Amino acid sequence: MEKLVSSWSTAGTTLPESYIFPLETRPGELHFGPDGNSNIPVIDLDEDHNHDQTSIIQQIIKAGQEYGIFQVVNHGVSEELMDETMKVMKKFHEMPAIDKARECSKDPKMRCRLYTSSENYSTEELHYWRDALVHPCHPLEEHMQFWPENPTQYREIVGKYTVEVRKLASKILELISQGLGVKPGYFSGELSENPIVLVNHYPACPEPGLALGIAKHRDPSVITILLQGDVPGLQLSKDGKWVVVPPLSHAFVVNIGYVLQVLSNGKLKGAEHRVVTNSSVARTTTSLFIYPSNDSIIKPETTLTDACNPPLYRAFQYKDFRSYYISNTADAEKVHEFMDRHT
Ligand SMILES: O=C(O)CCC(=O)C(=O)O
Ligand SMILES: [Fe+2]
Repeated sequence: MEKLVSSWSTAGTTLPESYIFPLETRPGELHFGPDGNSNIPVIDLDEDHNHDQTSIIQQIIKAGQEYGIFQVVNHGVSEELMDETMKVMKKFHEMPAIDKARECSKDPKMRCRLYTSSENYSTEELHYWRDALVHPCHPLEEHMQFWPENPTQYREIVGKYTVEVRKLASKILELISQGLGVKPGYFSGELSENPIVLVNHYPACPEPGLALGIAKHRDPSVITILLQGDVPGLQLSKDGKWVVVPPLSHAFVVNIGYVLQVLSNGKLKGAEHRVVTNSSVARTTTSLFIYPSNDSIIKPETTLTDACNPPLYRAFQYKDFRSYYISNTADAEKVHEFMDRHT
């Protein structure tokens, strides 16, 4: 396997050329709103705090239309479980490279795996300052046997975490289905059958102004639930400018993905985001992607289209979209060529 960034980088390393991005894509200037922050909505999911369910639904739909990303608080996942998950995931990435490789080599189908930079390391011109562990999480009994056994509590803690975060994702998707006016349970079943956990690790970087943790992209999911911990690094592209998604203690970041964009016929939009690094501290985050089953057909929900609102996207099989997305390195223009309905 390619060498993990965490196995060779140290505070004094000079940045290898293959990690230096051209001026246009390097992290540049950041922009803030008039009150000094990025104004990304923070939604309180507790009905007792937030009037009633209708108001929560309206806030989610508005955030999905205007930003494609929002944060949620009072979401029902225990803070202790979030802290323990973050701790065990950090511990995993702190292990020697040889131990991490051993812990990730048990899955004959290689769905639990460790990689560095991106899924396209061998073909990409430039590399990203990131190591990643990825594995499916549902059904738990089927996949957990291939997860790392070290750190010793990894399976137990991450198992509990994925159950709780999947419940949260279902709750948010149920609110979205009400907001869109589609039938209850619309997103359960095959549209959310294949949830995947990604544990990102961005070591401290000697030249954060020249490197990227992840290039700009929209997620290929229905939605993504991200725990970003307390180190900033996630940025959203808003009106042509990069703004910070501020770490909020014990909040989750919710990203709308391309699949929901297509299903909602563009009513909700995927958020374009990227990750930058910093020179002082490593950053560990975890995304839980809600993916459809490979065979499901993705197309605008028919009840959301009519003569005045024609379908903007074509129907496609999810697995075709996914492999196209990966081999075209998430390039937004190419992805649109794939999904847009050409009349
Ligand atoms: O690490 C982060 O803050 C975001 C990660 C991300 O965008 C992803 O995993 O798709
Ligand atoms: Fe992402």
